[in-house]
Amino acid sequence: MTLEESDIVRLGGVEKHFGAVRALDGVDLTVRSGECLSLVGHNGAGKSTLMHILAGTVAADRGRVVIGGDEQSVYSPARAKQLGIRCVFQELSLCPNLTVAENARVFHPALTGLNWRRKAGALITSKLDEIFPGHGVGPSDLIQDLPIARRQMVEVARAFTATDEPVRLVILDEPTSSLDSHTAGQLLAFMRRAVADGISCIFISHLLGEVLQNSDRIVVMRDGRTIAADRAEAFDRNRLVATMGGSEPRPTEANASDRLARGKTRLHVRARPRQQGGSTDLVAHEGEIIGLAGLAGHGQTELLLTIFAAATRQCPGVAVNATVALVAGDRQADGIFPLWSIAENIGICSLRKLRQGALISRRLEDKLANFWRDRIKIRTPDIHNNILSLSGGNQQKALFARALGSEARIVLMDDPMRGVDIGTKLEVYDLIREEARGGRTFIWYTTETDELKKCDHVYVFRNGAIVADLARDELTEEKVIQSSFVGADPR
Ligand SMILES: Nc1ncnc2c1ncn2[C@@H]1O[C@H](COP(=O)(O)OP(=O)(O)OP(=O)(O)O)[C@@H](O)[C@H]1O
Repeated sequence: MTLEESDIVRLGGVEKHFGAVRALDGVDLTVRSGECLSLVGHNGAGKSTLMHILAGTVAADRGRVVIGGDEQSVYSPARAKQLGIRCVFQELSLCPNLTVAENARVFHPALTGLNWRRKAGALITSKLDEIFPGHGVGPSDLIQDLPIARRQMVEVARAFTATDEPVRLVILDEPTSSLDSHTAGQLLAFMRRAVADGISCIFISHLLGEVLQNSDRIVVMRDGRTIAADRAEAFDRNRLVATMGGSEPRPTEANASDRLARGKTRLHVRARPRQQGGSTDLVAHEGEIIGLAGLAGHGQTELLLTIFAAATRQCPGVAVNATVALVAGDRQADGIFPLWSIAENIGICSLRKLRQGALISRRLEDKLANFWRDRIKIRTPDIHNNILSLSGGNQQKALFARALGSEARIVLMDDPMRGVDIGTKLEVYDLIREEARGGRTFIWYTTETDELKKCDHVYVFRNGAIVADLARDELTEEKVIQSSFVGADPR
């Protein structure tokens, strides 16, 4: 293998197995200095595993890791950091019981002296200001008190801070999946500026628009192999989807015959956000798909959690008339049971129907899990494997299966498609529409405008209150953006 002057990374013939799963099957990858390389592929294609090998957090079974021209025989996260490689992984790595400044200090042992806390706070704040102007994060905020979007912002900002070690290559594994479109735009603009300054970025995303607009080169992975690599201009959306192994995206917006006349079916939910002045309520009838829009952290998740709580106890201002399941937004903190199998994670909301006498029937639990594995293509050789053996997107599918597999008539979804690949998304959209036709109600917070278009009715949130109430026919991206911003406090 010859090394080009401008290559910062060369991986050659990298292989990795996890038990029977062949996660990487002889992957070659080159990253050049000062380029944004995007890595795309279906859930479980091997993208994160490859990045973990580059970051030194997972050892390859076989293959070469060459960085800055030097082959790395003994490689570790510390060595990767020394060489200027930084990572923002899907599962965030901040210590939840420490503050923002303390987390910066953990990453930068060079910040010493009596005033280390002030120096660490200034370092991270200035990077947050540079990437996410108006971010609203303070250096003394505890990580566990921050919503997921702000934790993601801190993680990204920390990866770009430098003290005694250089920043040469930043791996961003689905960094925008928890961010609203405004904040995601700030990050992508910053990434382009960093690249122009000579830093290399590896960008992983299932949002193909972001990939096409912000990359210099795109590498497509499928089943543990790289199957295409080209300049970004050589790809369009259809070629990307086809190369990833999917079909052409189909428009899945409901047609006119799917639409319900509002108010003609039974009322399932009436809820007023706590900060709501005036008399606007969120109203959801049986069989409706209701979208919640607006910038992240403006009250959508709180309202979903209040509706969830109101199904089992009195909550002022909220009436819920059917059983409820929730697809949690923060998979790591609130979604998965990390010590349980995939089957147990899927079955936990369906215990009543899985019971045989006093015990849970393993046979019925397996049947439910296998049904959903096939229905939404959860990639695993065995549903008895631990949930953490799944790739991020496949864990998200398991959470979705948990809610849809339950008997709940109302499904609350807190941005449930984070990290789910395009092919599966299209199938899940159809599934939601089909379930709604069968009388299930969906209340769906999403950061993707395309997903709002799948809803029958959309409420836009700002500062904890509903500020716009849009029927499907009235919905445009401009209206959502305008309502999200007009008069919004800088946050
Ligand atoms: N720790 C692990 N134990 C067992 N299997 C694993 C482990 N980590 C990854 N795998 C498996 O390796 C394969 C590749 O997973 P990986 O996370 O790299 O995919 P990905 O392309 O990043 O997917 P996604 O888009 O969903 O994040 C998957 O089949 C996954 O189940």
